[in-house]
Amino acid sequence: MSDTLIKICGLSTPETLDAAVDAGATHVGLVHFEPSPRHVSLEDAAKLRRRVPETVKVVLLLVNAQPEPTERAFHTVRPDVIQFHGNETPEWLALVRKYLDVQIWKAVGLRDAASLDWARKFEGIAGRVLFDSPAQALPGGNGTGFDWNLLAANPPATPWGIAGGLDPANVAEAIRVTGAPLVDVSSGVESAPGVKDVDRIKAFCKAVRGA
Ligand SMILES: O=C(O)c1ccccc1NCC(=O)[C@H](O)[C@H](O)COP(=O)(O)O
Repeated sequence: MSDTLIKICGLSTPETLDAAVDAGATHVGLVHFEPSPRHVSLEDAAKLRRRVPETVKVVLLLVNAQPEPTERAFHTVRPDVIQFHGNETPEWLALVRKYLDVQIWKAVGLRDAASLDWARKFEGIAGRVLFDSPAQALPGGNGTGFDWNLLAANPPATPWGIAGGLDPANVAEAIRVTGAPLVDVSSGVESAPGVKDVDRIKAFCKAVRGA
């Protein structure tokens, strides 16, 4: 049984959040980004956060948030992790790390070897780098993948994970090719954009554990 960490992202209802926890997710993601079909207000995110047992980590997603909204989001939701999913710089994230007592993850769109060089700039600042497909209509949650071989050839030195187009049918192969210690999914466990499907959540977690 694989011990790969599992993040189910873009949860927005108590029922699907509980289903992710029950299915064995190690991390649950709450997206606070108004253009997203998965957006949750800070107040709703705080309510969802309170349902999550201590054994499961809560990841709050922000995109190019300014300092004051970032601080407000942290104090309202009290997540274990803030995942920065925009064009945030290493310098800005180093400041966040200095002032907020929260683990930081940085999402990096993986296009080519240069993207890996960019990711290295977050070493010592981000507790984890999440490799995703490059931004499209949305910065994340687009349901499209990237070339896993880029990572297979150059695994990062810091903790990392993969996202982008994963689903119950391909996640075992993604783990096999990349050796990723964490897998993240959103669209692949939905029946429509922003609508999570409990059976697909269960199937995804089962596929990861069987990898
Ligand atoms: O999911 C969103 O709507 C979203 C919006 C803005 C920034 C990030 C977003 N999601 C980030 C995630 O961590 C997703 O799980 C990741 O991009 C994978 O998404 P998918 O390809 O749909 O599985």
